[in-house]
Amino acid sequence: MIATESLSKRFPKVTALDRLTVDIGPGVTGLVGANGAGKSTLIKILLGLSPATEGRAEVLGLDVATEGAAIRERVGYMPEHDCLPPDVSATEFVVHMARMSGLPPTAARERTADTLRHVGLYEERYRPIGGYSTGMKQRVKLAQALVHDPQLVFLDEPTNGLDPVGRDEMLGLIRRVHTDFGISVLVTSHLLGELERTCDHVVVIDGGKLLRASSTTDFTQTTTTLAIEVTDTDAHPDGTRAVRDALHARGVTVQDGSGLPGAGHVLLLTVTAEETYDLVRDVIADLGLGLVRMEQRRHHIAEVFTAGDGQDERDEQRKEAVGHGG
Ligand SMILES: Nc1ncnc2c1ncn2[C@@H]1O[C@H](COP(=O)(O)OP(=O)(O)OP(=O)(O)O)[C@@H](O)[C@H]1O
Repeated sequence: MIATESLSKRFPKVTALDRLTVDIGPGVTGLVGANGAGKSTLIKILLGLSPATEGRAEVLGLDVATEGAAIRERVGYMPEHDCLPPDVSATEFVVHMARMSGLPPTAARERTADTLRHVGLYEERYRPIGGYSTGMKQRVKLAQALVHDPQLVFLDEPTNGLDPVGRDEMLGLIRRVHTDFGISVLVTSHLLGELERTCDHVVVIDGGKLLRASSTTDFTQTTTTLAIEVTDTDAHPDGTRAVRDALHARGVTVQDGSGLPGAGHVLLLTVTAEETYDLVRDVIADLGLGLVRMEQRRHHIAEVFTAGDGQDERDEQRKEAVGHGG
């Protein structure tokens, strides 16, 4: 879908993209980075709207330097900032954008009605956009990116300004853009956590450089850490402590995992061999406790970033993004 080769964009005072080489295939791909990482700059280059300083890029096999118009016929674009005219209705605006993309009048009206229904705008679509909530405006922006039935869409920070419910709804819509219509998606976010559920692949950039590109499952692969949770009994009113002590006595180091989000009485231990599972089972059975769960922890994408050295000026922003992403 997208291929870049040593792509750079230098402004007088800042290098927005720094020799970025990345291949992006079909599906839903998240482009993640803190504010200023270069996400919007990359999208503008890929649309053929802004020339790269050096390097090259192709979208759907078309060269961004010479075939921008052909790319924009086949690609939808949802910009980051509020750019909607307040005094027209969603229907009028999306029909206009469909006509601009070359659809004849009847097809433009039909596609607009279908697309607005798909993004969840019904009766409101006849009211002026100026009176819409942020969530409704984001839906209009998404609709105009989809109306000409593109093969690929670029969605720049589509969850910006939305509350948690609105964000979840938007992420669900984005997922369906691919599953229902087969349109591939490149979606940017500075929130790592939200992309984990939505994207098949994640590309991470920082300071215009590629940090990592891989499938979401590679990011969230299982760790060697085992999480255990047990019931309490009359004989052992603190079952968690009883298990920890019993495992300690057998030479297994156990950590308290209760600091983890969503982990009440959870113990964490490192699996060193297959026998570790049997040992845990036997210890719990001997104590007469019930085993609530024994599972291998998975990495969260956010953890890829929490091992930073704290030196980089972007670290604070990144940590903030990680925190918000949950
Ligand atoms: N037209 C421009 N002139 C000068 N500098 C620019 C221009 N456009 C972007 N930049 C700079 O390039 C860097 C990357 O900006 P870009 O907008 O691509 O980041 P981003 O990852 O999309 O972040 P955000 O989500 O905040 O938009 C920033 O330091 C920005 O200030």
